[in-house]
Amino acid sequence: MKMRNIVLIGMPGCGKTTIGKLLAESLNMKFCDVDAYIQENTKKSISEIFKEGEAVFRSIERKAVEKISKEYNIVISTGGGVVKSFVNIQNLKKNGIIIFINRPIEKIFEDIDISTRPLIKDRKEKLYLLYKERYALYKKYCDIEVMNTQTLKEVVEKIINSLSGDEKIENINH
Ligand SMILES: Nc1ncnc2c1ncn2[C@@H]1O[C@H](COP(=O)(O)OP(=O)(O)O)[C@@H](O)[C@H]1O
Ligand SMILES: O=C(O)C1=C[C@@H](OP(=O)(O)O)[C@@H](O)[C@H](O)C1
Ligand SMILES: [Mg+2]
Repeated sequence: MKMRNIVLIGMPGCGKTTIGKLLAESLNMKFCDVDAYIQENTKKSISEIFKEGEAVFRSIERKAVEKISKEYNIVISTGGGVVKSFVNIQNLKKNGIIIFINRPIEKIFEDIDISTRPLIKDRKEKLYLLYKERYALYKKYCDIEVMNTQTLKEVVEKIINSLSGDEKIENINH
């Protein structure tokens, strides 16, 4: 059966990669992290790609999102900047339900590893700028918003409960 993808969006460091993996395990779905997919396919780290310019990364990201969005039954963890391109959202929405992982910026600030995030590696405070730029986009493009203020296990349960009845049954019983 072809089932909708579950797509996680949100700020860098909000927990998309970590939660996506756990969610996929719980729902017995495949998992794809867009950044990991890009790194595997280009054989370069995200930081190396960013050295060629953000535009280069965004172009690779768009192509990756287009490709991954054609699949079904996957939990997709996006990179925080995926909302910068409306084409990405159109592609992700075709087969997917979009979930905004909303983690308070102060909490993100506490435990984010900036060394692997080139946009903020020189200045952690840049997170606040990104938050200002993007918060409205995450809100606008999501189908469901889930606060990430509990344990990871609790947040995963909350996401599963927030899926509509039919979807939950489809996703759990596939
Ligand atoms: N609810 C939570 N409890 C504990 N740690 C969390 C929680 N949510 C996120 N984290 C931590 O935040 C960090 C960033 O998570 P990550 O999955 O890499 O975020 P993203 O993919 O959104 O950038 C990780 O160390 C992760 O374990
Ligand atoms: O916010 C962004 O623009 C980015 C977030 C990163 O992913 P995470 O959101 O998983 O940190 C990664 O895609 C890249 O460094 C750009
Ligand atoms: Mg990530």
